[in-house]
Amino acid sequence: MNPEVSLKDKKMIYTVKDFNLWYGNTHALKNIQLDIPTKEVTAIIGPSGCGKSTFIKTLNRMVELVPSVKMTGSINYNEQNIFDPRYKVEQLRTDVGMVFQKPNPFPKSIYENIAYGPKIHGVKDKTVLDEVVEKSLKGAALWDEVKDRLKENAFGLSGGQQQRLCIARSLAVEPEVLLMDEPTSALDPISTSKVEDLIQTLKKDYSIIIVTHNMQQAARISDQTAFFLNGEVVEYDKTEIIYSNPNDKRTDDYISGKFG
Ligand SMILES: Nc1ncnc2c1ncn2[C@@H]1O[C@H](COP(=O)(O)OP(=O)(O)OP(=O)(O)O)[C@@H](O)[C@H]1O
Repeated sequence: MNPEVSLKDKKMIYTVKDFNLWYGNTHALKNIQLDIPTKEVTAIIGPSGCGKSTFIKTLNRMVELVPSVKMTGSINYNEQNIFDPRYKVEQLRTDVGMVFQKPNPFPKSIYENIAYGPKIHGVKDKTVLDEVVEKSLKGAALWDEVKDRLKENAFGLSGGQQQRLCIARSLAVEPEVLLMDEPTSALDPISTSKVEDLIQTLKKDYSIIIVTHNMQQAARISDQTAFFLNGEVVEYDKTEIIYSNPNDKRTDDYISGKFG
């Protein structure tokens, strides 16, 4: 990141304004204002239940699958309000990939896990599919480990490999954004470090928003960090500021492990 450019002067992929979300009577997100820069890593941190997952599931409108959800305010993605009735949610879900806490490959071969998305989008040509599979697996730093076993079931991979397979599966439909909800919390330290290295490589081409409970991880890999507490954004700034000189005492207390 160029330290000369302040957060507000960057090109934004998302602009969140006056955003509120309720599950029934639970006010889960309160008056969120957050601008998320393009092609950088933005970390969302905060204690359990503060709204981190809800927030990232809002960015691809997945949260609406919960029937009791009500929302107010706006979220612009590439300057278009994703809640506009004319907005095409299918396109949003193609542009914005998601990787979950636990690797969730399909019960299919490694190859089919990757080819599935492009096939649904109408790609039939075997040569093209082969290329997409290779490119996506290379993009997720998994190709060398699996290139000789593409026909084998994905469940035969280690947990860390399965998570990189899920990242490759997201890449196969050419997204712009990757939402990651605690992507390494089920992984051992070596796999975690591989996924963290991968995130650093991927941010050249993708905007990445990552929820993490691991504060060292946010400090290592993110350009900016938002600290959520009780559904509010307490503080949002460049990661080095959040970790070295936060403005709000609650951020300081959380970072220094006094609660959470
Ligand atoms: N499907 C749901 N129905 C009702 N309430 C929900 C639902 N999902 C989340 N909530 C509530 O919304 C609030 C925020 O939850 P959320 O899962 O977004 O927090 P979180 O910060 O991601 O927590 P964690 O770190 O434990 O995953 C909590 O009070 C939670 O109980």
